Amino acid sequence: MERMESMEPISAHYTTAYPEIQPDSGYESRETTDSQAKTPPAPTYDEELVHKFVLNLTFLQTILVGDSGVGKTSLLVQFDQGKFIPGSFSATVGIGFTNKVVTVDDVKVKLQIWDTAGQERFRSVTHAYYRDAHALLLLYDITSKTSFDNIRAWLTEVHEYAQSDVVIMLLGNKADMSSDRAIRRDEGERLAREYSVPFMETSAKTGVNVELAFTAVAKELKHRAVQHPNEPKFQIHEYIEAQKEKSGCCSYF
Ligand SMILES: Nc1nc2c(ncn2[C@@H]2O[C@H](COP(=O)(O)OP(=O)(O)OP(=O)(O)O)[C@@H](O)[C@H]2O)c(=O)[nH]1
Repeated sequence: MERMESMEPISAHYTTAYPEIQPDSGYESRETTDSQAKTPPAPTYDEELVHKFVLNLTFLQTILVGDSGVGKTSLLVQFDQGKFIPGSFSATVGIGFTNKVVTVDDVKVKLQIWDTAGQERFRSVTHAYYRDAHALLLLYDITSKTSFDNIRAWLTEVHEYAQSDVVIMLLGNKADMSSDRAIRRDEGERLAREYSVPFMETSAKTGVNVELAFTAVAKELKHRAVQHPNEPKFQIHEYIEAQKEKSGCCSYF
């Protein structure tokens, strides 16, 4: 599959996004003597602005993985369109993607979110996409012990095929189905702690924590790309905990 076929033309962003970056903008205008004219002053260079500019051109690859039926497609549809389509389950065939722009601290972060097929027979297709992933959302279904038990195998695959610095987040989906719950929240938390990855329970049906999951990833990726030297390092775990508390998200799970 040709991966970038639906991307917007890059030139559109180049001309409009950061007009303050002009080819000559690094040179001050001033009178020069003959000798000065031969050695023009070094261009001033705003590193942070350039990073923002580069970020604006780049799609950051985020990939959704987990067993078939855990709700990867539903989570993406909820994030992208704010809706849940109930009814019969139609498994993803191969792979698909959605582009989504998330604004983080006034910077536009462009996520290209890949929705993979959870079925075993598509596994080799999925592996090919791990390498370019900047972030990876790993889902299980809180009503399925098998999908939870398989998380370790998924993480082994991730460590084998993805870049070592990929941002990983563990999500326990279908949190609205509390009466069918097979995995307690603290079990999810414990597994996440074991692998040092952030964790939250989500519901693609009610939308709970869906936006937060993607925003937290976008924030982490943005901070990695545009980290001001004097700025404290972004702590994704702390951010998620603070946001969960703010929204009172978990009281009705
Ligand atoms: N109640 C509830 N049902 C959900 C939720 N998320 C997904 N579902 C349902 O679970 C089934 C599977 O959802 P999908 O989103 O297709 O699962 P998937 O992980 O993309 O599956 P594959 O494409 O086979 O990998 C569908 O019937 C969804 O409606 C959720 O948060 N709550």
